[in-house]
Amino acid sequence: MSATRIAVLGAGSIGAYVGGALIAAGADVTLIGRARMCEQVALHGLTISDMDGRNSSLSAAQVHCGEDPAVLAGAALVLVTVKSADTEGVAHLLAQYAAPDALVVSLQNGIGNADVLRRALPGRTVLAGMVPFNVVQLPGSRFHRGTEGSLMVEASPALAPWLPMFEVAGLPLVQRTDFVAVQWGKLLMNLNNPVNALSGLPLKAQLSDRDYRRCLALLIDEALHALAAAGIAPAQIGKVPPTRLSRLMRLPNWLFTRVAASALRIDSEARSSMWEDLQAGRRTEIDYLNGAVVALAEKFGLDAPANRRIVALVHQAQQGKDGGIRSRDLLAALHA
Ligand SMILES: NC(=O)C1=CN([C@@H]2O[C@H](COP(=O)(O)OP(=O)(O)OC[C@H]3O[C@@H](n4cnc5c(N)ncnc54)[C@H](OP(=O)(O)O)[C@@H]3O)[C@@H](O)[C@H]2O)C=CC1
Ligand SMILES: CC(C)(CO)C(=O)C(=O)O
Repeated sequence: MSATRIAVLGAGSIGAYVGGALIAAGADVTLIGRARMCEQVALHGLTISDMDGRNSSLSAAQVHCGEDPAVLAGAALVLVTVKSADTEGVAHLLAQYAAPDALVVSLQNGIGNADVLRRALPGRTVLAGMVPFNVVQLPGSRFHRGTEGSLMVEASPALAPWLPMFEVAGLPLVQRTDFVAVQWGKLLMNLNNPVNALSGLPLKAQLSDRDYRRCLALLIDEALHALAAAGIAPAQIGKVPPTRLSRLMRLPNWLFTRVAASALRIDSEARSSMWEDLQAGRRTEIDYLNGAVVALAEKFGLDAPANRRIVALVHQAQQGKDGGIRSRDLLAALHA
């Protein structure tokens, strides 16, 4: 397979994991990231690991990492892996530097990122993608995938040349024609991001607590209500159909552990990307996730009070207030 130049725009958890897997598969990849990230790579190389025993170590010499967006000019494929608030900014970089015929794929959460890119890049091929699995950044430049699932991308003939490389990298691209449904299906899973971030716990420990799961169930029910009003049927992303998610979350612990053992394989190290943002003192994606549910509900004359309240709680936590909320207190706050 001939090497082809791929740029990963936003080398963080997802960018380093996907980029690293592609490099390990023989692809010619450049990571575009912050100086602190590239310094770590220069020091330790890059290690990609997963819950199924994958452990690929790349030396610093194997990983091209830099801050200069001008390298976009040589890329035939650009994977956008910045957080949602940075999409507008990288869209301008793409307009300035990327080749007009480069394929741009957004591997981001939320429902509007590909549209932001499309607006800034008229006439270019921009596809929405979806990453179902979790990646956590660990010391020593190690990026660990802690949950399961396949990458999904909007179906397009432009993907054909890239499919074999992603297959070899262990990240087969599943093409979908129902991408709005896919994005909302993923967003239902992301409604747990603020619950996880505010709990301060790893995902597995947080989901083992019934009151945190009840919080998530409230958030999901409101989202399903708004989606029904909008006539959107969210796609099933994991092993549980969207309509059964909140019932599953409300089960008592003894039953949840049994049912979820097969439905939710989660590594004990896995945490949500929003937890990483709060820890790093960065702006979170709350407005693009639970905030999108509030906006959709309002558009159809509905209210989504639990989502509205958790958006406010995360805004407070971003100011350094109210980290580590106990499950009982969070449930009471969402019911208030
Ligand atoms: N982490 C996860 O497990 C998952 C994440 N996702 C989604 O994937 C997307 C990426 O998330 P994640 O990988 O966690 O994000 P990260 O914050 O780990 O990585 C993004 C990186 O891009 C950097 N960046 C921002 N703007 C630029 C720029 N102009 N040039 C170079 N680098 C830039 C950021 O730097 P800085 O911090 O300085 O802004 C950051 O280091 C999000 O939409 C997220 O919701 C989806 C599934 C799982
Ligand atoms: C995979 C998942 C749902 C993990 O919480 C995620 O998308 C995130 O952390 O942003």
